[in-house]
Amino acid sequence: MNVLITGGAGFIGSNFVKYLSNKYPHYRITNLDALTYAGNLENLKSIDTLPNYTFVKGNILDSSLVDQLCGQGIDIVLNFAAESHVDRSIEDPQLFIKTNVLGTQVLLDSAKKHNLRKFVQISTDEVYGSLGPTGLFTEKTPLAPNSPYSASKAGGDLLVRSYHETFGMNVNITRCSNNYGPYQFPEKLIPLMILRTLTDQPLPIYGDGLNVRDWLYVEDHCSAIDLVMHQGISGEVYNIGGNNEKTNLEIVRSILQELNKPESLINFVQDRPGHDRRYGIDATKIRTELGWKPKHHFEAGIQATIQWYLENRTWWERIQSGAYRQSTDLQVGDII
Ligand SMILES: Cc1cn([C@H]2C[C@H](O)[C@@H](COP(=O)(O)OP(=O)(O)O[C@H]3O[C@H](C)C(=O)[C@H](O)[C@H]3O)O2)c(=O)[nH]c1=O
Repeated sequence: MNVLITGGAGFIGSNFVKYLSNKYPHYRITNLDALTYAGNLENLKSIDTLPNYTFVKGNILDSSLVDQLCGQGIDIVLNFAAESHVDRSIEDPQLFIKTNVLGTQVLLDSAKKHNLRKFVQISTDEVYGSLGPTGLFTEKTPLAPNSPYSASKAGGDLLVRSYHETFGMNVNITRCSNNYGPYQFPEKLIPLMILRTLTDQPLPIYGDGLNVRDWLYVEDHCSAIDLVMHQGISGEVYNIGGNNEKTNLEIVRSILQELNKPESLINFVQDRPGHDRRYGIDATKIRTELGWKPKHHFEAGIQATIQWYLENRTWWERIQSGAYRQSTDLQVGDII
């Protein structure tokens, strides 16, 4: 199997590249990543010398590069590449449209041209919008995105669907709830709060802190994608979620407790515009049809995550200082 993974230097992508290369050492993996602020080769150090693994620096919007890669015997594309931070999408929506919509279209066109066996779009539950106090998102929930980020992901998903309906392409879309775990960029709630707690900085909680997210340990997301890429039925969407809903306040309190720090660090700040109140995933379809089951309970997962950030403080320091990036000094199209 010859796999092209886009965005494989980011948080979920890099965890998945390592998961796949450990589980299927005979697969050939090409990782195409633009190395924006959120992607870093530091995340892949443990596998970067493996003979079946190749890194290519480049953007999914670069159609000639994408075409060159897809033309080299790729069987399957997994599209993890995305601008993913809601707050940034409020500042700069266009960047999100370019990467998440146009970038997806570039990949789809190339996959179609080279008649690839499969295309898997890694998406998000945010495309469904926001829930009230009850109910869950199923695969049949209408798309109702509320932020430029989620609208751009919904746009990408609809393009993927259209290439299945129009051109008969073998596609799957996965929609996962909030992930946490090692290597997550500290702009997202959990790593941001861990690192700020460790340095006794105030913890900014938007609004009343009662917004609810359904948290899943990143490795469980990887195992779900593994099943979908191998067994997903063409044209199907699969929701992925841990059935583990927590308010943001609960999350922050559990981090404070774990690190023995006072609640006085909590700092309520102005709410995020368009802030979705609650996400909750119904993952019955992937559980019953593909036999997926998450392995990590939240309590163990959050402890492992905090431990990882404690032991890898220098990971963040090196990324912030740009040390690792400068030492690699890659140009677009460079292959290592
Ligand atoms: C960064 C930050 C966040 N928050 C709140 C806002 C949300 O209610 C919650 C999680 O925020 P975060 O930005 O980490 O994640 P979401 O906006 O839920 O979106 C995330 O999960 C989905 C599935 C994706 O698809 C996104 O790519 C991913 O970023 O914490 C705060 O209260 N303070 C903060 O400083």
